[in-house]
Amino acid sequence: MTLFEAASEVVFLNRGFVLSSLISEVVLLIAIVAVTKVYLVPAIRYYKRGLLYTKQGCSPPRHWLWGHLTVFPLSHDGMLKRLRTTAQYAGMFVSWAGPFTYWIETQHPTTCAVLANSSVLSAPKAEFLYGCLRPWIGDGLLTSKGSKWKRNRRLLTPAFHFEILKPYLNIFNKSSYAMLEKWKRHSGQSYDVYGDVSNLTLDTMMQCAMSTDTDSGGEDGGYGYINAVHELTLLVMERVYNPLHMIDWIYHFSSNGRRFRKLVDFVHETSETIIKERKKELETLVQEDNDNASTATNNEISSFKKRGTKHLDFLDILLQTKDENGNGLTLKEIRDEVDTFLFEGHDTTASGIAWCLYNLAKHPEYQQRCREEVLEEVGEKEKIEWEDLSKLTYLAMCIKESLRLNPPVFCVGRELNEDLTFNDKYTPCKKMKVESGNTVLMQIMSMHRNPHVWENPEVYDPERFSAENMKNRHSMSFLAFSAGPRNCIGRNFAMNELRVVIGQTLRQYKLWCDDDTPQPKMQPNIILRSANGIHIKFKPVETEIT
Ligand code: HEM
Repeated sequence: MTLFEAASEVVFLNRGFVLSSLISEVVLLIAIVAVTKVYLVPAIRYYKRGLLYTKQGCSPPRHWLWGHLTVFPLSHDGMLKRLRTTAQYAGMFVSWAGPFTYWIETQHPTTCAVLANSSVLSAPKAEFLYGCLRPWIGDGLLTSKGSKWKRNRRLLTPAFHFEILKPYLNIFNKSSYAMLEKWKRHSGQSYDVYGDVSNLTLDTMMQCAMSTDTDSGGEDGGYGYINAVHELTLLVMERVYNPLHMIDWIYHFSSNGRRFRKLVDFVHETSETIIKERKKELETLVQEDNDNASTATNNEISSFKKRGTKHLDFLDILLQTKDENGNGLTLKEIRDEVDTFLFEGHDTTASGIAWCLYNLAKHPEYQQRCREEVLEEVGEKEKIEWEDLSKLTYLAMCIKESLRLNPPVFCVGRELNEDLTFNDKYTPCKKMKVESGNTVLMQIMSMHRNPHVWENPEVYDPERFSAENMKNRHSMSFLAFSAGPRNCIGRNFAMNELRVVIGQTLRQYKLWCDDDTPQPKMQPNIILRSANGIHIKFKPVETEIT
């Protein structure tokens, strides 16, 4: 190689080096700009707003950097610690979770009413909480917003008409009998009822919603589905408590994220299989009807009759419903609603029943009064029937009091789509203007245990719900089923199921708790559960408790 050739090779290599380092610098610059824009700028904006909101005197003392993280750690305990804020911050307070995230938390009927009376309750739900549910329950009624939510709420409301709900009582009665039969084996022992009650409510939900029982709930049966749902709720709450996992791609690669996806796939497969089978069955029946000219007018309804289903179920309605333009729901939309109902309809009710049985076991005097009422109104009949429900008034009071102390849905959240002003005579700041875009939580359990709203709030006292005592109470002081346009669509379904299952249990068993019975430790885990199960003791009614 000549000197000239060697020199030109060096220049060429250098040029290549300069070019590649230029490219890597540009890439680095783009990455820095992207990270700054996507994460840093919003984080700084958020930090400044958090600093401002917590300065207004509406929040417990906080650290300038990690806010209230030491006061309310991001954990189940941190959630429970909020209950203690009601003594000083009876109306509302701002909670600042570390430098970047803060929420406004309302916990009094007057502050919650500001949310309920605005259009906010129909506003988008707090994304940091409900967004974590979305990969699982999709854009169903619980998580959707705007016109989609409005359309689907209208389409689904007929599914909760009392004529539709009536036949479901047979299912509640039958499932209660099956569960109570099993309990004979555990008579006199301290027994964790949560699992059985959860199986019961999923089983009834599958039958009422899809005329399917848990045996067809996937490869390993309904129990696999229940465990999957249970684990999914734990994973969602763990995600909410971990700010790093709020960033999608970090969560995606974490072990929790991978497990979450696996469970979601299993749950989706289960519901899709059921929907597809039903769709096929329905199409075959409609085809048969079409072949029969005399029934061609009302094919679908006559198909239900032919199928022999004793009740029109939720899936029947979803598969057939059409909006004013004649458009039905897509397979994905149906799956989202089915997953929403299977989650929201079984886990909440299981929590409500299990906590109520526990509260009645702790209070034999109220329990006995309920039992006498059931025996008197239902008599010797095997089933608790539709006509009996309205007569079980004391039982209903006991259920509501339990939902007050242990509300299955303990908190709901919204992203404000308008500025709101909260007047709060209890807290030092007195008045707080919250701008659109902020997240406001309605802390249902804190409100239900707020000493400024309920006298001796920690005491279980069903008389609070007597007609007389209810008269003078603020309409927003009991929010177990929320309020306003986005209240619980399944409220009547749930109250019916609670009355039948608890009524049947009291007819057959005396419940109690003693020193050997572990005290449940409340665990706010999307749904209010207990970290150590819900244990009670029971014996057939005719035997004496020693
Ligand atoms: C004791 C049992 C139950 C309790 C305490 C309960 C409580 C609630 C609460 C507080 C909300 C409002 C959630 C929010 O605003 O984010 C809600 C919404 C909802 N509930 Fe329930 N629920 C129960 C049972 C049921 C049942 C049995 C079903 C279905 C059969 C159901 C279906 C729904 C749906 C679909 C929504 C969303 C409604 C909408 O946004 O339009 N719930 N429930």
